Amino acid sequence: MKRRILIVDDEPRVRTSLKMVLEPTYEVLQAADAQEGLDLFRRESPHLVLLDVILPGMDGLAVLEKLQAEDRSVPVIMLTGTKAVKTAVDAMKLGAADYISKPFEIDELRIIIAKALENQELEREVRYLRAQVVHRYGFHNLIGKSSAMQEIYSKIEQVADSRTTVMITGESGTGKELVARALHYNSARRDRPFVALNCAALPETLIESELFGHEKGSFTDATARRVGQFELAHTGTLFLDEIGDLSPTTQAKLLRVLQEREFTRIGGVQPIKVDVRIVAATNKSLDELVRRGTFREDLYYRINVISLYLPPLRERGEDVALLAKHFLSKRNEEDKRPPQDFSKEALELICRYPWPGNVRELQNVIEQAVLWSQGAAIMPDHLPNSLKSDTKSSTLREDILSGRVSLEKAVMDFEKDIILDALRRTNYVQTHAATLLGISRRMLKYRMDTLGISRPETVPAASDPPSMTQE
Ligand SMILES: Nc1ncnc2c1ncn2[C@@H]1O[C@H](COP(=O)(O)OP(=O)(O)OP(=O)(O)O)[C@@H](O)[C@H]1O
Repeated sequence: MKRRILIVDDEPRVRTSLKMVLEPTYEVLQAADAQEGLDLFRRESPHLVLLDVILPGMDGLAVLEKLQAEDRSVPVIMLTGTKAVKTAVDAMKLGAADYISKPFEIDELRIIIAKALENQELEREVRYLRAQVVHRYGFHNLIGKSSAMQEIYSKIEQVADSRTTVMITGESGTGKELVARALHYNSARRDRPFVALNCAALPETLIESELFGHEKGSFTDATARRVGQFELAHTGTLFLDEIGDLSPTTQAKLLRVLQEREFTRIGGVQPIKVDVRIVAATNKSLDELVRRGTFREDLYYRINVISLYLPPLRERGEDVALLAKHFLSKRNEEDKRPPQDFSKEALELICRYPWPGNVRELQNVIEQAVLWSQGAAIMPDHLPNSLKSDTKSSTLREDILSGRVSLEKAVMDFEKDIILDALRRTNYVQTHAATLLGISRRMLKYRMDTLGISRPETVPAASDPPSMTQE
Protein backbone atom coordinates (compact mmCIF):
# COMPACT_ATOMS: atom_id res chain seq x y z
CA MET A 1 0.00 0.00 0.00
CA LYS A 2 1.31 3.43 -0.94
CA ARG A 3 1.69 5.95 1.88
CA ARG A 4 -0.42 9.08 1.63
CA ILE A 5 1.17 12.53 1.56
CA LEU A 6 -0.90 15.66 1.99
CA ILE A 7 0.39 18.83 0.30
CA VAL A 8 -0.97 22.09 1.69
CA ASP A 9 0.17 24.98 -0.52
CA ASP A 10 -1.76 27.83 -2.14
CA GLU A 11 0.41 27.91 -5.29
CA PRO A 12 -1.05 25.51 -7.90
CA ARG A 13 2.30 25.34 -9.68
CA VAL A 14 4.08 24.06 -6.57
CA ARG A 15 1.35 21.49 -5.87
CA THR A 16 1.40 20.17 -9.42
CA SER A 17 5.14 19.81 -9.59
CA LEU A 18 5.31 18.16 -6.18
CA LYS A 19 2.56 15.77 -7.18
CA MET A 20 4.45 14.81 -10.33
CA VAL A 21 7.62 14.12 -8.44
CA LEU A 22 6.05 12.20 -5.57
CA GLU A 23 3.26 10.28 -7.26
CA PRO A 24 5.22 7.28 -8.44
CA THR A 25 6.11 6.44 -4.83
CA TYR A 26 3.27 7.96 -2.78
CA GLU A 27 -0.41 8.67 -2.99
CA VAL A 28 -0.74 12.45 -3.10
CA LEU A 29 -3.55 14.58 -1.64
CA GLN A 30 -3.71 18.32 -2.28
CA ALA A 31 -5.18 21.27 -0.41
CA ALA A 32 -5.02 24.91 -1.53
CA ASP A 33 -5.69 26.49 1.87
CA ALA A 34 -5.53 25.83 5.59
CA GLN A 35 -9.15 24.80 6.06
CA GLU A 36 -9.12 22.35 3.18
CA GLY A 37 -5.84 20.97 4.52
CA LEU A 38 -7.27 20.41 7.99
CA ASP A 39 -10.39 18.76 6.55
CA LEU A 40 -8.35 16.39 4.40
CA PHE A 41 -6.05 15.64 7.33
CA ARG A 42 -9.00 14.58 9.47
CA ARG A 43 -10.77 12.66 6.71
CA GLU A 44 -7.91 10.89 4.93
CA SER A 45 -5.40 10.35 7.78
CA PRO A 46 -2.29 10.98 5.67
CA HIS A 47 1.06 9.51 6.74
CA LEU A 48 2.90 12.81 6.22
CA VAL A 49 2.12 16.48 5.51
CA LEU A 50 4.06 19.00 3.37
CA LEU A 51 2.94 22.37 4.68
CA ASP A 52 3.65 25.81 3.25
CA VAL A 53 4.42 28.44 5.90
CA ILE A 54 2.57 31.21 4.10
CA LEU A 55 -1.07 30.42 3.43
CA PRO A 56 -4.06 32.63 2.79
CA GLY A 57 -6.33 32.99 5.80
CA MET A 58 -4.18 31.17 8.35
CA ASP A 59 -0.47 31.23 9.03
CA GLY A 60 1.29 27.90 8.37
CA LEU A 61 2.59 27.75 11.95
CA ALA A 62 -0.97 28.02 13.28
CA VAL A 63 -1.98 25.18 10.95
CA LEU A 64 0.96 23.18 12.23
CA GLU A 65 -0.27 23.65 15.80
CA LYS A 66 -3.72 22.44 14.85
CA LEU A 67 -2.32 19.38 13.08
CA GLN A 68 -0.19 18.59 16.14
CA ALA A 69 -3.22 18.86 18.36
CA GLU A 70 -5.08 16.39 16.11
CA ASP A 71 -2.33 13.80 15.82
CA ARG A 72 1.25 14.31 16.91
CA SER A 73 2.47 11.14 15.31
CA VAL A 74 2.04 12.40 11.73
CA PRO A 75 5.26 14.14 10.60
CA VAL A 76 4.86 17.62 9.13
CA ILE A 77 7.56 19.04 6.83
CA MET A 78 7.44 22.81 6.42
CA LEU A 79 7.99 24.41 3.01
CA THR A 80 9.54 27.81 3.59
CA GLY A 81 9.29 30.36 0.78
CA THR A 82 12.54 32.18 1.37
CA LYS A 83 15.48 31.16 3.48
CA ALA A 84 13.45 32.14 6.52
CA VAL A 85 15.54 30.48 9.19
CA LYS A 86 13.61 32.04 12.06
CA THR A 87 10.28 30.62 10.85
CA ALA A 88 11.88 27.25 10.29
CA VAL A 89 13.28 27.24 13.83
CA ASP A 90 9.88 28.24 15.24
CA ALA A 91 8.26 25.44 13.27
CA MET A 92 10.73 22.88 14.61
CA LYS A 93 10.05 24.10 18.15
CA LEU A 94 6.36 23.57 17.56
CA GLY A 95 7.01 19.98 16.56
CA ALA A 96 7.60 20.04 12.78
CA ALA A 97 9.61 16.99 11.68
CA ASP A 98 11.80 19.01 9.31
CA TYR A 99 11.77 21.93 6.83
CA ILE A 100 12.95 22.59 3.32
CA SER A 101 13.44 25.96 1.57
CA LYS A 102 11.93 26.63 -1.80
CA PRO A 103 13.28 26.24 -4.45
CA PHE A 104 14.57 22.82 -3.45
CA GLU A 105 16.31 19.90 -5.04
CA ILE A 106 13.95 17.02 -5.70
CA ASP A 107 16.38 14.48 -4.29
CA GLU A 108 16.76 16.48 -1.12
CA LEU A 109 12.99 16.50 -0.65
CA ARG A 110 12.80 12.76 -1.30
CA ILE A 111 15.43 12.10 1.37
CA ILE A 112 13.70 14.32 3.94
CA ILE A 113 10.36 12.61 3.34
CA ALA A 114 11.84 9.12 3.55
CA LYS A 115 13.68 9.99 6.78
CA ALA A 116 10.56 11.47 8.41
CA LEU A 117 8.48 8.42 7.50
CA GLU A 118 11.16 6.10 8.81
CA ASN A 119 11.28 7.98 12.14
CA GLN A 120 7.53 7.80 12.39
CA GLU A 121 7.67 4.05 11.84
CA LEU A 122 10.32 3.69 14.56
CA GLU A 123 8.29 5.75 17.00
CA ARG A 124 5.25 3.57 16.35
CA GLU A 125 7.33 0.49 16.96
CA VAL A 126 8.67 1.88 20.24
CA ARG A 127 5.14 2.72 21.38
CA TYR A 128 3.97 -0.78 20.48
CA LEU A 129 6.89 -2.42 22.27
CA ARG A 130 6.35 -0.23 25.32
CA ALA A 131 2.73 -1.30 25.49
CA GLN A 132 3.84 -4.92 25.17
CA VAL A 133 6.34 -4.48 28.01
CA VAL A 134 3.68 -2.97 30.23
CA HIS A 135 1.47 -5.93 29.49
CA ARG A 136 4.22 -8.40 30.17
CA TYR A 137 5.66 -6.63 33.23
CA GLY A 138 2.49 -5.31 34.69
CA PHE A 139 -1.10 -6.08 35.36
CA HIS A 140 -3.64 -3.47 36.33
CA ASN A 141 -1.26 -1.10 38.19
CA LEU A 142 0.77 -4.02 39.50
CA ILE A 143 4.34 -3.93 38.30
CA GLY A 144 6.70 -6.90 38.39
CA LYS A 145 8.30 -9.33 36.00
CA SER A 146 9.43 -11.93 38.54
CA SER A 147 7.93 -15.37 38.17
CA ALA A 148 6.12 -14.82 41.50
CA MET A 149 4.34 -11.79 40.07
CA GLN A 150 3.61 -13.52 36.76
CA GLU A 151 1.93 -16.24 38.76
CA ILE A 152 -0.11 -13.66 40.68
CA TYR A 153 -1.29 -12.08 37.39
CA SER A 154 -2.47 -15.37 35.99
CA LYS A 155 -4.20 -16.33 39.25
CA ILE A 156 -5.98 -12.96 39.31
CA GLU A 157 -7.15 -13.58 35.73
CA GLN A 158 -8.38 -17.05 36.63
CA VAL A 159 -10.32 -16.16 39.78
CA ALA A 160 -11.34 -12.52 39.26
CA ASP A 161 -14.67 -13.32 37.73
CA SER A 162 -15.92 -15.84 40.27
CA ARG A 163 -17.72 -14.86 43.44
CA THR A 164 -15.36 -16.95 45.55
CA THR A 165 -13.72 -15.40 48.56
CA VAL A 166 -10.01 -14.75 48.14
CA MET A 167 -7.44 -14.58 50.88
CA ILE A 168 -4.30 -12.53 50.16
CA THR A 169 -1.30 -13.03 52.42
CA GLY A 170 2.10 -11.38 52.54
CA GLU A 171 4.19 -8.97 54.59
CA SER A 172 3.13 -5.38 55.03
CA GLY A 173 3.67 -3.25 51.92
CA THR A 174 3.86 -6.14 49.46
CA GLY A 175 0.85 -4.92 47.49
CA LYS A 176 -2.08 -6.87 48.94
CA GLU A 177 -4.56 -4.05 48.54
CA LEU A 178 -3.42 -3.50 44.96
CA VAL A 179 -4.06 -7.18 44.23
CA ALA A 180 -7.51 -6.90 45.83
CA ARG A 181 -8.27 -3.97 43.52
CA ALA A 182 -6.97 -5.86 40.50
CA LEU A 183 -9.33 -8.72 41.37
CA HIS A 184 -12.26 -6.33 41.57
CA TYR A 185 -11.45 -4.38 38.41
CA ASN A 186 -11.00 -7.56 36.41
CA SER A 187 -14.31 -9.01 37.52
CA ALA A 188 -17.82 -8.43 36.22
CA ARG A 189 -18.28 -6.26 39.32
CA ARG A 190 -15.81 -3.64 38.05
CA ASP A 191 -18.51 -0.98 37.68
CA ARG A 192 -19.85 -1.64 41.16
CA PRO A 193 -18.31 -0.37 44.42
CA PHE A 194 -14.95 -1.48 45.79
CA VAL A 195 -15.00 -0.84 49.54
CA ALA A 196 -11.87 -1.27 51.67
CA LEU A 197 -11.88 -1.59 55.44
CA ASN A 198 -8.82 -1.94 57.64
CA CYS A 199 -9.95 -4.15 60.51
CA ALA A 200 -6.89 -3.30 62.62
CA ALA A 201 -7.38 0.45 62.43
CA LEU A 202 -10.59 0.58 64.48
CA PRO A 203 -11.40 -0.35 68.08
CA GLU A 204 -13.67 -3.35 68.54
CA THR A 205 -16.65 -1.21 69.53
CA LEU A 206 -16.55 0.67 66.22
CA ILE A 207 -15.69 -2.12 63.84
CA GLU A 208 -19.10 -3.79 63.98
CA SER A 209 -20.93 -0.55 63.37
CA GLU A 210 -18.48 0.13 60.54
CA LEU A 211 -19.15 -3.28 58.98
CA PHE A 212 -22.89 -3.65 59.52
CA GLY A 213 -24.10 -0.10 60.21
CA HIS A 214 -26.44 0.86 63.04
CA GLU A 215 -29.90 2.19 63.70
CA LYS A 216 -30.43 5.55 65.36
CA GLY A 217 -30.25 5.27 69.16
CA SER A 218 -28.77 1.76 69.16
CA PHE A 219 -25.91 3.03 71.38
CA THR A 220 -24.96 6.31 73.00
CA ASP A 221 -23.18 7.83 70.01
CA ALA A 222 -25.64 6.54 67.44
CA THR A 223 -27.39 9.83 66.80
CA ALA A 224 -28.47 8.85 63.30
CA ARG A 225 -28.88 5.72 61.22
CA ARG A 226 -25.64 4.65 59.58
CA VAL A 227 -25.19 2.37 56.60
CA GLY A 228 -22.30 -0.08 57.04
CA GLN A 229 -19.59 -1.14 54.60
CA PHE A 230 -21.43 -4.37 53.75
CA GLU A 231 -24.37 -2.41 52.44
CA LEU A 232 -22.13 0.10 50.66
CA ALA A 233 -20.34 -2.76 48.91
CA HIS A 234 -23.60 -4.37 47.75
CA THR A 235 -23.10 -5.96 44.27
CA GLY A 236 -19.41 -5.05 44.52
CA THR A 237 -16.35 -6.14 46.49
CA LEU A 238 -15.56 -5.68 50.16
CA PHE A 239 -11.85 -5.76 50.97
CA LEU A 240 -11.19 -6.64 54.60
CA ASP A 241 -7.57 -5.79 55.36
CA GLU A 242 -5.82 -7.22 58.46
CA ILE A 243 -8.64 -9.69 58.99
CA GLY A 244 -6.56 -11.53 61.60
CA ASP A 245 -7.19 -8.61 63.95
CA LEU A 246 -10.97 -9.11 64.20
CA SER A 247 -12.30 -9.91 67.67
CA PRO A 248 -14.03 -13.27 68.30
CA THR A 249 -17.50 -11.64 68.40
CA THR A 250 -16.99 -9.83 65.10
CA GLN A 251 -15.58 -13.03 63.58
CA ALA A 252 -18.79 -14.85 64.56
CA LYS A 253 -20.94 -12.13 62.97
CA LEU A 254 -18.85 -12.08 59.82
CA LEU A 255 -19.16 -15.85 59.50
CA ARG A 256 -22.95 -15.55 59.73
CA VAL A 257 -23.06 -12.98 56.91
CA LEU A 258 -20.87 -15.16 54.73
CA GLN A 259 -23.09 -18.17 55.33
CA GLU A 260 -26.50 -16.53 55.11
CA ARG A 261 -25.68 -13.53 52.92
CA GLU A 262 -27.76 -11.33 55.14
CA PHE A 263 -27.30 -9.37 58.35
CA THR A 264 -29.02 -6.81 60.52
CA ARG A 265 -27.75 -3.37 61.44
CA ILE A 266 -26.77 -2.93 65.10
CA GLY A 267 -29.96 -2.19 67.00
CA GLY A 268 -32.03 -3.21 63.99
CA VAL A 269 -34.44 -6.10 63.45
CA GLN A 270 -34.86 -6.11 59.70
CA PRO A 271 -32.51 -8.57 57.94
CA ILE A 272 -30.74 -7.00 54.97
CA LYS A 273 -29.75 -9.17 52.00
CA VAL A 274 -26.41 -8.43 50.38
CA ASP A 275 -24.48 -9.69 47.41
CA VAL A 276 -20.86 -8.93 48.25
CA ARG A 277 -17.65 -10.55 47.16
CA ILE A 278 -15.18 -10.72 50.02
CA VAL A 279 -11.46 -10.34 49.50
CA ALA A 280 -9.51 -10.54 52.75
CA ALA A 281 -5.88 -9.89 53.55
CA THR A 282 -3.50 -10.42 56.41
CA ASN A 283 0.19 -10.06 57.13
CA LYS A 284 -0.09 -12.49 60.03
CA SER A 285 -0.12 -16.26 59.76
CA LEU A 286 -3.81 -17.18 60.02
CA ASP A 287 -2.79 -20.86 60.42
CA GLU A 288 -0.91 -19.87 63.54
CA LEU A 289 -3.83 -17.77 64.84
CA VAL A 290 -6.15 -20.72 64.31
CA ARG A 291 -3.73 -23.01 66.18
CA ARG A 292 -3.61 -20.53 69.05
CA GLY A 293 -7.40 -20.33 69.05
CA THR A 294 -7.62 -16.59 68.36
CA PHE A 295 -9.06 -17.04 64.86
CA ARG A 296 -12.12 -19.23 64.22
CA GLU A 297 -11.33 -22.29 62.19
CA ASP A 298 -14.74 -22.30 60.46
CA LEU A 299 -14.28 -18.67 59.37
CA TYR A 300 -10.75 -19.49 58.22
CA TYR A 301 -12.06 -22.18 55.87
CA ARG A 302 -14.87 -19.92 54.61
CA ILE A 303 -12.44 -17.20 53.70
CA ASN A 304 -9.46 -19.17 52.60
CA VAL A 305 -11.14 -20.72 49.54
CA ILE A 306 -8.52 -19.32 47.19
CA SER A 307 -5.31 -17.95 48.57
CA LEU A 308 -2.75 -15.69 46.95
CA TYR A 309 0.65 -15.26 48.57
CA LEU A 310 2.70 -12.14 47.79
CA PRO A 311 6.38 -12.83 48.51
CA PRO A 312 8.43 -10.06 50.13
CA LEU A 313 10.31 -7.76 47.75
CA ARG A 314 13.72 -9.16 48.84
CA GLU A 315 12.66 -12.48 47.30
CA ARG A 316 11.81 -10.95 43.92
CA GLY A 317 14.96 -9.02 43.19
CA GLU A 318 14.23 -8.68 39.46
CA ASP A 319 11.29 -6.44 40.30
CA VAL A 320 13.22 -3.88 42.34
CA ALA A 321 14.79 -1.85 39.50
CA LEU A 322 11.59 -2.09 37.48
CA LEU A 323 9.49 -0.79 40.38
CA ALA A 324 12.02 1.95 41.18
CA LYS A 325 11.92 3.18 37.56
CA HIS A 326 8.15 2.92 37.56
CA PHE A 327 7.78 5.06 40.70
CA LEU A 328 10.30 7.57 39.37
CA SER A 329 8.55 8.11 36.06
CA LYS A 330 5.13 8.11 37.74
CA ARG A 331 6.24 10.88 40.13
CA ASN A 332 7.78 12.88 37.26
CA GLU A 333 4.61 12.54 35.22
CA GLU A 334 2.41 13.55 38.13
CA ASP A 335 4.57 16.60 38.84
CA LYS A 336 4.78 17.35 35.09
CA ARG A 337 8.60 17.31 35.26
CA PRO A 338 10.93 16.10 32.55
CA PRO A 339 11.86 12.41 32.93
CA GLN A 340 14.73 11.61 35.31
CA ASP A 341 17.04 8.67 35.56
CA PHE A 342 19.07 6.88 38.23
CA SER A 343 22.85 7.00 38.29
CA LYS A 344 24.43 3.56 38.03
CA GLU A 345 25.61 3.72 41.67
CA ALA A 346 22.21 4.77 43.01
CA LEU A 347 20.47 1.95 41.16
CA GLU A 348 23.01 -0.52 42.53
CA LEU A 349 22.30 0.61 46.09
CA ILE A 350 18.57 0.29 45.49
CA CYS A 351 18.95 -3.21 44.07
CA ARG A 352 21.19 -4.37 46.92
CA TYR A 353 19.01 -3.20 49.81
CA PRO A 354 16.71 -5.86 51.33
CA TRP A 355 13.61 -3.58 51.59
CA PRO A 356 12.12 -4.73 54.91
CA GLY A 357 9.16 -2.38 54.31
CA ASN A 358 8.68 -3.90 50.84
CA VAL A 359 7.20 -1.98 47.91
CA ARG A 360 5.77 0.74 50.15
CA GLU A 361 9.24 1.55 51.50
CA LEU A 362 10.71 1.56 47.99
CA GLN A 363 8.01 3.92 46.79
CA ASN A 364 8.63 6.32 49.71
CA VAL A 365 12.39 6.30 49.14
CA ILE A 366 12.00 7.14 45.45
CA GLU A 367 9.53 9.93 46.17
CA GLN A 368 11.94 11.47 48.69
CA ALA A 369 14.87 11.08 46.29
CA VAL A 370 12.91 13.00 43.64
CA LEU A 371 12.53 15.87 46.09
CA TRP A 372 16.23 15.89 47.02
CA SER A 373 17.50 15.58 43.47
CA GLN A 374 15.60 18.60 42.12
CA GLY A 375 15.38 17.27 38.61
CA ALA A 376 18.96 15.96 38.24
CA ALA A 377 19.71 12.24 37.96
CA ILE A 378 19.15 10.35 41.24
CA MET A 379 22.55 9.90 42.95
CA PRO A 380 23.51 7.92 46.09
CA ASP A 381 23.42 11.21 48.03
CA HIS A 382 19.70 11.48 47.39
CA LEU A 383 19.05 8.12 49.03
CA PRO A 384 18.63 7.54 52.77
CA ASN A 385 21.62 6.36 54.79
CA SER A 386 19.97 3.05 55.59
CA LEU A 387 20.53 1.98 51.97
CA LYS A 388 24.19 2.92 52.09
CA SER A 389 25.11 1.63 55.54
CA ASP A 390 23.52 -1.68 54.77
CA THR A 391 25.65 -2.08 51.67
CA LYS A 392 28.73 -0.87 53.50
CA SER A 393 28.24 -3.27 56.37
CA SER A 394 27.50 -6.23 54.13
CA THR A 395 30.60 -5.51 52.02
CA LEU A 396 32.64 -5.20 55.20
CA ARG A 397 31.21 -8.46 56.53
CA GLU A 398 32.28 -10.15 53.30
CA ASP A 399 35.76 -8.61 53.60
CA ILE A 400 36.16 -9.90 57.16
CA LEU A 401 34.85 -13.37 56.44
CA SER A 402 37.06 -13.76 53.39
CA GLY A 403 40.12 -12.59 55.37
CA ARG A 404 40.70 -9.39 53.38
CA VAL A 405 40.27 -7.30 56.55
CA SER A 406 40.95 -8.34 60.15
CA LEU A 407 38.10 -8.14 62.64
CA GLU A 408 40.24 -5.96 64.89
CA LYS A 409 40.90 -3.44 62.13
CA ALA A 410 37.23 -3.39 61.11
CA VAL A 411 36.15 -2.66 64.70
CA MET A 412 38.75 0.10 65.03
CA ASP A 413 37.64 1.68 61.75
CA PHE A 414 34.05 1.55 62.89
CA GLU A 415 34.89 3.22 66.21
CA LYS A 416 36.98 5.85 64.47
CA ASP A 417 34.16 6.62 62.08
CA ILE A 418 31.67 7.16 64.88
CA ILE A 419 34.02 9.25 67.01
CA LEU A 420 34.86 11.45 64.01
CA ASP A 421 31.17 11.85 63.26
CA ALA A 422 30.47 12.94 66.86
CA LEU A 423 33.41 15.37 66.80
CA ARG A 424 32.31 16.90 63.50
CA ARG A 425 28.77 17.31 64.72
CA THR A 426 29.97 19.15 67.83
CA ASN A 427 32.59 21.21 66.02
CA TYR A 428 35.34 19.31 67.88
CA VAL A 429 34.11 20.35 71.31
CA GLN A 430 35.23 17.18 73.05
CA THR A 431 32.96 17.57 76.08
CA HIS A 432 29.93 17.70 73.81
CA ALA A 433 31.16 14.89 71.58
CA ALA A 434 31.73 12.73 74.67
CA THR A 435 28.17 13.42 75.84
CA LEU A 436 26.84 12.44 72.40
CA LEU A 437 28.78 9.20 72.56
CA GLY A 438 27.79 8.51 76.15
CA ILE A 439 31.38 8.26 77.38
CA SER A 440 33.57 10.44 79.62
CA ARG A 441 35.72 13.15 78.10
CA ARG A 442 38.83 11.42 79.42
CA MET A 443 37.79 8.19 77.71
CA LEU A 444 37.15 10.09 74.48
CA LYS A 445 40.60 11.66 74.65
CA TYR A 446 42.18 8.26 75.28
CA ARG A 447 40.36 6.66 72.32
CA MET A 448 41.26 9.59 70.07
CA ASP A 449 44.95 9.14 70.95
CA THR A 450 44.79 5.38 70.39
CA LEU A 451 43.02 5.74 67.06
CA GLY A 452 45.17 8.63 65.92
CA ILE A 453 42.39 11.22 65.75
CA SER A 454 43.30 14.85 66.19
CA ARG A 455 41.59 18.13 65.61
CA PRO A 456 42.13 19.37 62.04
CA GLU A 457 43.98 22.67 61.76
CA THR A 458 41.01 24.26 60.06
CA VAL A 459 39.00 24.01 63.30
CA PRO A 460 39.92 26.73 65.84
CA ALA A 461 41.57 25.36 68.99
CA ALA A 462 39.50 27.54 71.31
CA SER A 463 36.41 25.57 70.54
CA ASP A 464 36.72 23.25 73.56
CA PRO A 465 35.73 24.85 76.88
CA PRO A 466 38.11 24.46 79.81
CA SER A 467 37.70 21.04 81.34
CA MET A 468 35.65 21.38 84.47
CA THR A 469 33.10 18.68 83.76
CA GLN A 470 32.75 16.01 86.36
CA GLU A 471 34.04 12.84 84.85
N1 LIG B 1 3.61 -4.68 42.41
C1 LIG B 1 3.39 -3.38 42.62
N2 LIG B 1 3.42 -2.51 41.62
C2 LIG B 1 3.22 -1.19 41.83
N3 LIG B 1 2.99 -0.66 43.03
C3 LIG B 1 2.93 -1.47 44.09
C4 LIG B 1 3.13 -2.88 43.93
N4 LIG B 1 3.02 -3.45 45.15
C5 LIG B 1 2.76 -2.45 46.02
N5 LIG B 1 2.71 -1.27 45.39
C6 LIG B 1 2.49 0.05 46.03
O1 LIG B 1 3.07 -0.02 47.34
C7 LIG B 1 2.22 0.56 48.31
C8 LIG B 1 1.81 -0.49 49.33
O2 LIG B 1 0.95 -1.45 48.71
P1 LIG B 1 -0.37 -2.05 49.44
O3 LIG B 1 -1.05 -1.00 50.29
O4 LIG B 1 -1.19 -2.71 48.41
O5 LIG B 1 0.36 -3.09 50.39
P2 LIG B 1 -0.29 -4.04 51.49
O6 LIG B 1 0.38 -5.35 51.35
O7 LIG B 1 -1.80 -3.99 51.39
O8 LIG B 1 0.20 -3.33 52.82
P3 LIG B 1 -0.41 -3.48 54.33
O9 LIG B 1 -0.31 -4.93 54.69
O10 LIG B 1 0.53 -2.63 55.14
O11 LIG B 1 -1.80 -2.96 54.28
C9 LIG B 1 1.04 1.14 47.56
O12 LIG B 1 1.28 2.50 47.29
C10 LIG B 1 1.01 0.36 46.27
O13 LIG B 1 0.46 1.13 45.23
